Amino acid sequence: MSHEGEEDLLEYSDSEEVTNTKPTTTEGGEEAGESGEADKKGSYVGIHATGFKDFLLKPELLRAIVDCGFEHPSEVQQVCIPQSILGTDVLCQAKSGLGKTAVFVLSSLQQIEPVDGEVSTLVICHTRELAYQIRNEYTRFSKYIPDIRTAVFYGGTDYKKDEELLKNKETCPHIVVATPGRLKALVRDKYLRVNNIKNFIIDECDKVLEGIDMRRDVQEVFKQTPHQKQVMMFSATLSQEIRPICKKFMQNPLEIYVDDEAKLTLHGLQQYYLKLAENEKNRKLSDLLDSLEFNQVIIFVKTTNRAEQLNQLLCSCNFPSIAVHSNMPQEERINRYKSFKEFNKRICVSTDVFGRGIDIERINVAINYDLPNEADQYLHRVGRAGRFGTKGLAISFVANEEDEKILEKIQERFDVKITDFPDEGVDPSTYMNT
Ligand SMILES: Nc1ncnc2c1ncn2[C@@H]1O[C@H](COP(=O)(O)OP(=O)(O)OP(=O)(O)O)[C@@H](O)[C@H]1O
Repeated sequence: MSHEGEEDLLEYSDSEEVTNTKPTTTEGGEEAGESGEADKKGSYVGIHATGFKDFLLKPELLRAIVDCGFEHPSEVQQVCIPQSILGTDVLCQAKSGLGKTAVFVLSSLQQIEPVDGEVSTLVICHTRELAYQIRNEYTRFSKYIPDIRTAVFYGGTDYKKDEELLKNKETCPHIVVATPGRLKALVRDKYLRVNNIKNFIIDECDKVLEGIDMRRDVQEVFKQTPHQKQVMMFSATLSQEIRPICKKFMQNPLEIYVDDEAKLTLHGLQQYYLKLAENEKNRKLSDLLDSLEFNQVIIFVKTTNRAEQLNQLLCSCNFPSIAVHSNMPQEERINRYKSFKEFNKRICVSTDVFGRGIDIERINVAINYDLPNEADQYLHRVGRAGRFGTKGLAISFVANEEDEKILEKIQERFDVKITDFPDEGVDPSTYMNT
């Protein structure tokens, strides 16, 4: 990770408040799985068995939660929501797919006092599809609070439209979800004023802050926000190196590590590898797609070209496949994302554009056609299957020495045993959700 440019980072060491540095590390999300509860989506029971109503949320939010089919808060929600609605800065790590989004969406909606013409909540994330998805979550949960307006801004779309929306007091959103580049431009050009921001949120914060480009864009915006505000950051992976960088944006954050680093693999997810030569990958993939039962499959490759080519190959073999990657017009990207989410296609070939955060309920198989080159990225990718305590299957192709090394790293870092995919295949009842 690059540390270049760190001198520019803001320091809040002058804070007067009592320092709250003791991280809260709890475990127990898995225990819910062991009791069998995690197999059913929406019936996740954490250790404290708190209900959403115990959080004393606005009745409008409670109604929306019921409409969304959420029965019990997951562990990360139980630990974080009561703290975050009080305005505390929060740095939170919790497993993929266990509901981190609802933590910041609900707590910002709980706190918001909308003023027309003022943006008070800002959410930043690293990909356009994720921004789009988060905006939809705000729409779902603010259904009964009609006077709240939310907008999403990201590159590859008409800048003028964003400008118009922001300029007009009647349409100016109270909540903005954005990717760093477009956000920076809108702030720089003074269309988006951040001087009233009360909640500053970064999802997938390690990804957003690890590269110097995105970090600079975020910093530039951050510097223009008021000193007094709530900062919240979330990810399934928060390495020891990234934590201090995140904390430089915060004042006395409550650090919540719901799962110990080594226990971040998902309970309901079976993980296998398949050793093969590069030129055997297509054949093997086609065999797997023929023999496996699945609802939806996500296949990860390392480049946009490979995504395009593999998708064409799959389509030519009559597999119901679609590709999503960064090398296509933005509108097309979102349309394809929607089409896959709406179950019009069963197979999606993608790059790391879909490697984090993307929540598609029916994905129960994730295939690494190409292994990622970082252990953390593996965890995020396979976390696209087996969401919210459901079952899933992950298969990774291992084609060279480099891949073997990565596989070893993954197993060490996450204390997981990834085994050879059995010749006889895997019993579908062990990874299909009923
Ligand atoms: N309490 C709940 N009850 C039922 N479903 C829930 C609950 N909380 C979240 N979900 C659902 O679980 C899925 C995963 O949630 P979400 O995308 O927020 O996970 P995440 O922790 O952000 O994962 P990732 O780290 O992969 O981004 C979503 O479909 C969401 O609607």
